[in-house]
Amino acid sequence: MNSPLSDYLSYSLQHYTQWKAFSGTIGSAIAFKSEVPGVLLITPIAEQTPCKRIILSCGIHGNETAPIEICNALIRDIYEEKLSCQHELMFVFGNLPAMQIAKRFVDENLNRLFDPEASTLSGLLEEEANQDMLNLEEHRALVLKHAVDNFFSNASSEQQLIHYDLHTAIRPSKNEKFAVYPYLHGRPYCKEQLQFLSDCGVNTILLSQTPATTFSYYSSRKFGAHAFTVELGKVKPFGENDMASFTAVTHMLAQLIKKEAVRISKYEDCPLEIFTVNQVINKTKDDFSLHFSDDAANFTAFKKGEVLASESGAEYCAEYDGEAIVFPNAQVALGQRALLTVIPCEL
Ligand SMILES: O=C(O)CCC(=O)N[C@@H](CCC(=O)O)C(=O)O
Ligand SMILES: [Zn+2]
Repeated sequence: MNSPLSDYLSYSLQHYTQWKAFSGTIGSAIAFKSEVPGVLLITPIAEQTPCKRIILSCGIHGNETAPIEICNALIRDIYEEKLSCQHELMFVFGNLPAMQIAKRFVDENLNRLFDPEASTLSGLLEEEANQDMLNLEEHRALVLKHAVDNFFSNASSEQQLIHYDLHTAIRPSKNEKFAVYPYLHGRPYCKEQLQFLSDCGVNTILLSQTPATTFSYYSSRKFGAHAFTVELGKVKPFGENDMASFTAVTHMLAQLIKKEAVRISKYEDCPLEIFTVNQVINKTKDDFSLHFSDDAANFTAFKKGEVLASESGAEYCAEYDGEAIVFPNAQVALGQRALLTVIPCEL
């Protein structure tokens, strides 16, 4: 029988309902274990503590397949010893049941359930009564938060903590690859991280200005990790992604995994475009509608005063010339973000 690591994605999709924890070694240099479905730990067997703990997560939205295929290929390369591993790694395949049905989610958006202030697994799941009350994504968020807590809270104080939560966007984007930098509550931005992302082909960065309940915000806020939501292109079904457009990101992630220190371009040489989030527009009424076409791309800019969206009792307008739209989606649940607007800024 093939090892689960030769195609961890297929193995996880096939076995997630009756998961049996497994562990093992690859040669004499790497140990691995997977105690819960879709969460794989890879640890170098070495006397010295590795200098980084890295989470690569994908499929938090089940239909965002390119990052899932990238992570699966990295795992296969590690298993086949084509890719060595210098650091402690955790791969997360977020929403396996949603992947099965090729949907963003089953019951609700998993990437709105990572509130760092909310109860944790030990507090909630221990009480059986609570388990029956949780929907699929609520349960999964608790499992994933628990996995992240274990992984990051056991790190040594010298280890750098990194979390790249890899996604693809629903709409096409004028700036095809971009990253959301979670709100840092006054912590400094890390230019080296932006240099790394730029070398991945991710040259557009959105600086969030408010707390969120996303996976990357969770790692950033709770553990001070260098954490980003990274958008790598547009949603496509499994097998339909143009893998050539991910050469740079795949190469840089492999470098990150195998090198003690990755060579990155100088900040001045990175063609970065930085935006700050100006408005977070939530849908609060059923009649919420967007005032631009369904195929308007992310980063389409508007003039000051143009109406971007409306709902009973409210009209949402561009506040600046050149204010651009990101992640517009009128179909979100009430109370959730239906649109971000961004304006260019300097870091
Ligand atoms: O294209 C879209 O509308 C959504 C793509 C996506 O899943 N984006 C993430 C961004 C998370 C963040 O703001 O850090 C999401 O909406 O969860
Ligand atoms: Zn997503």
